[in-house]
Amino acid sequence: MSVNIHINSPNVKYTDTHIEARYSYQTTSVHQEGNKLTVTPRTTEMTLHTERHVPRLGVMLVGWGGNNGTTVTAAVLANKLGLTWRTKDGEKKANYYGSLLQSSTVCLGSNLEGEVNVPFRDLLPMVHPNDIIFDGWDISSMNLGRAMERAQVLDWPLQEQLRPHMSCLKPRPSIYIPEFIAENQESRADNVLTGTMAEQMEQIRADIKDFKQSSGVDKVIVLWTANTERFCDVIPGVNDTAKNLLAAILSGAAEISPSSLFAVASILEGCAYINGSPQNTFTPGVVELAVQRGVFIGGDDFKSGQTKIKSVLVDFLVSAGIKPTSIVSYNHLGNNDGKNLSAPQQFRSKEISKSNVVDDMVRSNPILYQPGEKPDHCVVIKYVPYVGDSKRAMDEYTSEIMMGGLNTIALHNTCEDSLLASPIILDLVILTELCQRVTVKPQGEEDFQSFHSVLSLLSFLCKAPLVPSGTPVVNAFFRQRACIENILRACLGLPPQNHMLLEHKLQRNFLTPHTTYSNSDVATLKKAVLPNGQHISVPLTNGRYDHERDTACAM
Ligand SMILES: NC(=O)c1ccc[n+]([C@@H]2O[C@H](COP(=O)([O-])OP(=O)(O)OC[C@H]3O[C@@H](n4cnc5c(N)ncnc54)[C@H](O)[C@@H]3O)[C@@H](O)[C@H]2O)c1
Ligand SMILES: O=P([O-])([O-])O[C@@H]1[C@@H](O)[C@H](O)[C@@H](O)[C@H](O)[C@@H]1O
Repeated sequence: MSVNIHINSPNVKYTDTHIEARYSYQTTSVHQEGNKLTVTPRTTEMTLHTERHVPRLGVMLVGWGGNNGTTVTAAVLANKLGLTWRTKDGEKKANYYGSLLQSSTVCLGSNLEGEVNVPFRDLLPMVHPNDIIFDGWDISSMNLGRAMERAQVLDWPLQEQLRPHMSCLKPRPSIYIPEFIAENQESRADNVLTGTMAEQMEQIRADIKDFKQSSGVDKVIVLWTANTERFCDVIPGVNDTAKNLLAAILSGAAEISPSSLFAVASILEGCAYINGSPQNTFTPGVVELAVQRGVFIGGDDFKSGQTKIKSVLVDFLVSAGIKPTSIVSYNHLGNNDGKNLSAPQQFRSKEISKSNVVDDMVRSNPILYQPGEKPDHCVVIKYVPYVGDSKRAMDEYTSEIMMGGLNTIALHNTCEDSLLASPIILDLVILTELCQRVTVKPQGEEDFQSFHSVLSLLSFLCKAPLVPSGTPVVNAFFRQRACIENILRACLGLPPQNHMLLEHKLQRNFLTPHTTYSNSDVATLKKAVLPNGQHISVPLTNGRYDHERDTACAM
């Protein structure tokens, strides 16, 4: 189901190359003196331009031979080929469930029958996942056909159909610095680059150029879905500024991780770089380099399952005036990610990204929480080889309710971790590519500007959202989703979705004057029967709804 949206507004112009939208951005500033708050609504007129041409997109995955890398590649191929396969539960068909853009909808507005909900992806011109070309690197030389089998994620009958298409895909040799990932990963590392740190980083740049040239794609986005690294220290003179970082790479300084080297290579090639893992790839030097070069970076750590639910459940509890006081999140899994996370330093990276997700919601309610007060929050991850990619997550949320009452919610959640992460990888790269085609000119400014290099719009898809320095971190699921929806609506000159439905809450249902009904609308209206059994008489003048006559009728 796809729809073709045309905005009927004097504020929106379609040229051959752009959608040009005039938009009134409304905010509210609050000045506090003691317990007196002075609230001032503000409107900033702005123009948003969105390029209409959708480019051919290449995505280079670091860790391409892993569970996520093979699964997302297989899923795109299966959808592109329209594959179906038999299982004990019957026939299955390739789909993109779990993707915000491909499998969720937004309410565009309403017609006579009510709300009109359209696929998220139809709001603006954007890359279709079927058209993405994949390439990438892995420290394991296994081709993607065998790596898909090693991952044990997809049904065998599907793997058999995909294997001819996957076996010809071979990960490029990668940068491997053993101390950054678990020692238990060493047995996989038979596909690694040699040479100095600078030579290896230059090889990654050469790989990106080679892929772009050989595949014919218009643009490349690089995404890290390799193993979780330990955090690296931020060292003045090494990775604290862009200049120091580039010099440190030339000198082969320690404390520069493979993921940071990939980020630098991508940025120098003008390619957006996204971090799907929890480590601090984006040291201040990497961020500064991205800003200097006007290249997007985003992350950290795909928000796929247990944490995604947490960002909904805690938002529900706190927004309902209920006080979570203890959150325990346990999970075990048996894939290679779980094996890598069984090492303390790698687990610590994941524990950090999984633990900070409630902070914004807790801070939003000083009725429930004193300054600095937080729920007890415990994260446990265990490696149990037998369960493979099928992660078992068990959560217990204990909350205080009225008059000393307690409420305990226990959850059990089993799913293939990689089938949760794969659609998120697609949303990350497609949203990033779309944002590369959007520019904004606030009133009073001469030039259009793009989004900040730190693409915080991706927060919805990440456990530990990377945001521009000094800006708020939002983890609450529906606020993050609304942010994406309303920015895309702004590119169409449409107001934010406010869910007020005021037209249905007053004594008389008002409709904006000059509503033009199509013949089918009028036919629908005439068929409609009121509660008193009468038909609606629609006052039309020249086929257009006549508000004035209708008001007269209602008197
Ligand atoms: N639901 C999820 O699967 C999920 C959710 C959030 C985050 N993540 C993160 O995504 C990453 C990948 O998860 P996965 O399940 O695919 O793990 P995986 O272990 O199956 O895949 C990781 C791949 O990276 C490769 N690798 C390791 N170091 C590398 C390097 N320096 N260069 C290139 N390749 C390298 C490994 O050989 C392996 O093939 C992990 O960091 C994980 O924490 C996964
Ligand atoms: O996204 P989420 O389900 O909260 O977190 C997941 C963890 O629970 C899991 O142990 C880990 O292997 C995955 O990489 C992912 O990070």
